[in-house]
Amino acid sequence: MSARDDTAPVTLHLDRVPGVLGRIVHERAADYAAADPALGPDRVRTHRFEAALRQPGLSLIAEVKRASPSQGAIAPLDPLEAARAYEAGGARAISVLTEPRHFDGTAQALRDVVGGVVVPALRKDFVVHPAMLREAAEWGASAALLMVSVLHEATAEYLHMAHHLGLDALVEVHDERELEIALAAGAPIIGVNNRDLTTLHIDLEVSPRLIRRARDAGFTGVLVAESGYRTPQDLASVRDIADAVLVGSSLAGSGDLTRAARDLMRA
Ligand SMILES: O=C(O)c1ccccc1NCC(=O)[C@H](O)[C@H](O)COP(=O)(O)O
Repeated sequence: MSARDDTAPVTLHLDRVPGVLGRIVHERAADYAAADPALGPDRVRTHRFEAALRQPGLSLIAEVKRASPSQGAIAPLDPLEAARAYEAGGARAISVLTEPRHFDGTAQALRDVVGGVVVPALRKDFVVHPAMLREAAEWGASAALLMVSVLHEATAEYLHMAHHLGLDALVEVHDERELEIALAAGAPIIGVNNRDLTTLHIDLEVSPRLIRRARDAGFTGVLVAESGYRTPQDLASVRDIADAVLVGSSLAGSGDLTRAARDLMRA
């Protein structure tokens, strides 16, 4: 019996999610409204994503991002070619957007990347249903994104479901309240997004502030700074305190993904 076969699907309160993010999660909830919430049998968690980010120095999670609400069309990337280029440029993990309407993502993009690179892949989507985690595992992802701004008090249960499926989870926060929820949920990997996903405003001070706060609270897990990084100078405030950075738009739109990844991470 699976972790979800004997229980009702956990209820999310998506009406509390405002702005751009609110629109996206309502669409995703409609996409999965009829999906089976059963997870199936336990899978072994290999911790591949976590281990990749725990290597010495600042790890790069490079994102296959063809479009976004803030940028519109970014670049018509072939996901596998892009992931290989990032890997050649030193990326230790690849983030693959699978949301179709606003990010031009697909399931096939994730499958192609998983099958074509050595480093682990993250399913980057707006998880609002257990089936999205089951898919991530079936498509070969090593990890999935869980957003506290969407899941709120259900974060711990979704984290449990991800682990049941053998997935690591990048539990994303944007403010102190969300960080408290992530810490209370026992998340081993916490990402701090500099982008406010309701307004799309980026503030590069958010990651260093919340990363310090997490460490001050005794958090010994992996900390990831996310969004808005374009130059090595931008990384200065997180280089010595974060384990990893997640970078999409500036790399994806660069025209030379390998070189852009190398140049960005140069200390
Ligand atoms: O990127 C957006 O415009 C966006 C809008 C609404 C919800 C999510 C969004 N992005 C998800 C991300 O957080 C980023 O893809 C990721 O952290 C990389 O950010 P960047 O390097 O700034 O592309």
